[in-house]
Amino acid sequence: MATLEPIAQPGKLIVFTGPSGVGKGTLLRRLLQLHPVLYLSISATTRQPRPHEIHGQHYYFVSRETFEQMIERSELLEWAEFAGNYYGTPRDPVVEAVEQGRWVILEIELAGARQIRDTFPLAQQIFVLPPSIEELETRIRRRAQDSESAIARRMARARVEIDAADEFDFQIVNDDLDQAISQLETALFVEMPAPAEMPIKTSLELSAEPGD
Ligand SMILES: Nc1nc2c(ncn2[C@@H]2O[C@H](COP(=O)(O)OP(=O)(O)O)[C@@H](O)[C@H]2O)c(=O)[nH]1
Ligand SMILES: Nc1ncnc2c1ncn2[C@@H]1O[C@H](COP(=O)(O)OP(=O)(O)O)[C@@H](O)[C@H]1O
Repeated sequence: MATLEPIAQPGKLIVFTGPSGVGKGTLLRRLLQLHPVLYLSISATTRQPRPHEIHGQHYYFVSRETFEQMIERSELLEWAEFAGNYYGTPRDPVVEAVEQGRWVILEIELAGARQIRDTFPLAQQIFVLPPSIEELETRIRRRAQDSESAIARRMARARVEIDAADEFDFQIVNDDLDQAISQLETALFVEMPAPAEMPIKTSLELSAEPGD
């Protein structure tokens, strides 16, 4: 009896962006529990860990010197400065997960999303909106993880990010959590365009070529 090789599913790259405090982490935790095909990329950051955050699980917490070395060595798929810290996506784990046919989610801010839009036009881009600016500030304060100055910087940046929401393929309003999850599932599993002619892996490899 010939063994049937599983048909390798093409991997996908999905960008998931939204202002600080909108509920990205909450939505993704729920989504990953529901859909094991999804793989959440673990970023590197120079931000200090929050009390519950674990190195290698929530982020790779690194020094600015280490982060700048990662940039020099082209180890990052994209990176940006946000509210006074570096954030970036390590390239190799993403390439490996895409090659395994996983749907790789990059939870990244606007500047990173724009870089990915340039280098991987096939990536699906989703923006999470708050019901209102007031509710956003309520949530970030209720989370009680950021200093007053951090909240002020993040709220200022939020207005710039929200103004750019229309650049994204999908906009999800995270008001009722269950409804937002359902909208996300529709965006990911129902409305995702068929993979175009260039396999995502090729574009990931192409992006690793040294700049001109
Ligand atoms: N460009 C980029 N942004 C990232 C990356 N990892 C996280 N971010 C974004 O950086 C911003 C700040 O993240 P964080 O400090 O965890 O705050 P939070 O959004 O309030 O949870 C958020 O918009 C994240 O989506 C990354 O690897 N690259
Ligand atoms: N739909 C929602 N309604 C009310 N509060 C929410 C909702 N989604 C998330 N929250 C709360 O808002 C705060 C910020 O959520 P979080 O997932 O940390 O946001 P982000 O990852 O985008 O910074 C948390 O306290 C979370 O429990």
